[in-house]
Amino acid sequence: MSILMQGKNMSKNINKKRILQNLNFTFYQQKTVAIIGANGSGKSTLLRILAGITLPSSGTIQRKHIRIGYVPEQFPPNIMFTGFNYLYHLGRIGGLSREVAKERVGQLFDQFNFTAQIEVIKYYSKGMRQKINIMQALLHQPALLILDEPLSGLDESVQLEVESMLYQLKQQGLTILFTCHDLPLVHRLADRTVTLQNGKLMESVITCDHVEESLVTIESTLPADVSILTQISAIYGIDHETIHKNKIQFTISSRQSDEIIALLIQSGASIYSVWSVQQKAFSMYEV
Ligand SMILES: Nc1ncnc2c1ncn2[C@@H]1O[C@H](COP(=O)(O)OP(=O)(O)OP(=O)(O)O)[C@@H](O)[C@H]1O
Repeated sequence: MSILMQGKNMSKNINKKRILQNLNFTFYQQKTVAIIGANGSGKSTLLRILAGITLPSSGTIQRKHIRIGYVPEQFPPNIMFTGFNYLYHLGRIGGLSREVAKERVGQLFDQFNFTAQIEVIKYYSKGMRQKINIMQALLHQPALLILDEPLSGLDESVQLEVESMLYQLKQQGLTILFTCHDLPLVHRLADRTVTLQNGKLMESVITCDHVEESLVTIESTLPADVSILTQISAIYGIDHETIHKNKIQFTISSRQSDEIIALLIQSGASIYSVWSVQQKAFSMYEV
């Protein structure tokens, strides 16, 4: 699993107020990470730093040289271009030839099931504007897509459409970072969830009244490459338990079990047993 971005002791002050405080994080390629937290906890500020739009006040952030697409929470409301022309011109400004820009916008329209409109964006519905917002971020085929509250203010049918598009993009191997207040969505889409609280970043496991979660316990030998244990802890926010010298155990969400078993085997561990733990819930987290 290759590292995409790493932050060390990263802080951000705005108007002398500390918004983010000594954050340390590692994000991996082809993983979908949800950043959750209360209103005003600094999620958008963090996303803007990750997208390279603003700089941290102190600390470092290292990222691979990749294209990043950014979907802001607020899309400009008064754009007087049609969706097609808007994306076409953004493509041209970004260096695409006329033909390639036209073709790329056509591809995105197909992918998003979007029919070209005569009206300008200003008169689009919120759902249509949000589709244009996401398409502009995908125009230059980024390796990382960052979305700030992608479902906010959309009606349920558009939410479902956007969620299914994000799911397809994830399946195609795109790395996705997003903020969201909708915990069931976070649960369905994210491989990993981190919480911003009091300016600090913490790993978390999502549960809520709407989400049925089952747990699985995996017992294995100690892997030959023990560094995988630190990686699993960083990615999934769980630590192993040592049963005895050469036997370890993880209790994790069932939807993560395949990935963790694969990682353990690749790192030279043998799996002794896997069993499900019924009727047990993760600790509640309230946004
Ligand atoms: N340009 C700015 N000027 C002054 N304060 C700002 C600015 N941008 C952000 N802040 C402050 O920083 C804090 C974090 O804001 P941010 O928008 O990052 O939080 P958030 O977690 O995304 O909130 P929400 O969930 O409401 O979108 C807030 O207290 C906000 O008022």
